[in-house]
Amino acid sequence: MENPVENAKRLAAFKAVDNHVVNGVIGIGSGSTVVYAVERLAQRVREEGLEVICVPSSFQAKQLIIQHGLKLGDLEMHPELKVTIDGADESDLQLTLIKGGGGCLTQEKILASCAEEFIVIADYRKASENLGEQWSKGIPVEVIPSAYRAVYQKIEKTLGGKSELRMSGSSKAGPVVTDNGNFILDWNFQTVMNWKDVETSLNMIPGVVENGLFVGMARKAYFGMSDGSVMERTVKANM
Ligand SMILES: O=C(CO)[C@H](O)[C@H](O)COP(=O)(O)O
Repeated sequence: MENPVENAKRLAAFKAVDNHVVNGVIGIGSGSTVVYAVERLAQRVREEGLEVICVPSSFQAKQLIIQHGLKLGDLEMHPELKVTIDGADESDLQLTLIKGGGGCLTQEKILASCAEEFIVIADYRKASENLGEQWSKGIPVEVIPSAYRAVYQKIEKTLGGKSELRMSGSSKAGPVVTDNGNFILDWNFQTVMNWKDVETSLNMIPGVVENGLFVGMARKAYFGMSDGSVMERTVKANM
């Protein structure tokens, strides 16, 4: 594979699937890195007889599972997952994540919370010391459509920074609509903050469905590097 970023995604995804997936129910995140994780899962099912049921975090993930001929499940049938594997937009040294670049943050956080182990896979561009070093698009906040303006103002008043309503781009006029039928605000924070407090504050604003800060959820991340290696970051659980 020629492209160093795609190669890095693939390396991280393959290593995570090899190290963490055993027979059982697996949460499948969303985004371009997860595509490689599903590819590797399907390979292991074919070659090793691995038995997995895959619970998707999005329409995209569901399509991937179906296209690869993997068994599809849902949280209603399987509310407890062995492991969830997902990408990230940025990770700091404590594995505090910004997620939701693909707009699937709410289901992704649910799947992460239901898993015994939440494993992050990403390329080298996502590994930071502090949030905001690499990812400049802000923290995604999924909002009830009728409340977007009110939420926007409250975030600015309480936490500072600026928010933007995420727009669809050229293929559709108007805002991005999530798989849950909601809008997304991208909140550009001004400085490094206590992310657990920020995560809670955002979710306390009426109209907010969920936000893309994942604090204290991931214990292990795999970052594919440009030289073909995989950098691992591990954090201990808070007692
Ligand atoms: O949070 C996400 C989607 O909501 C993705 O995991 C995140 O955007 C990373 O995507 P990619 O693997 O394409 O870099």
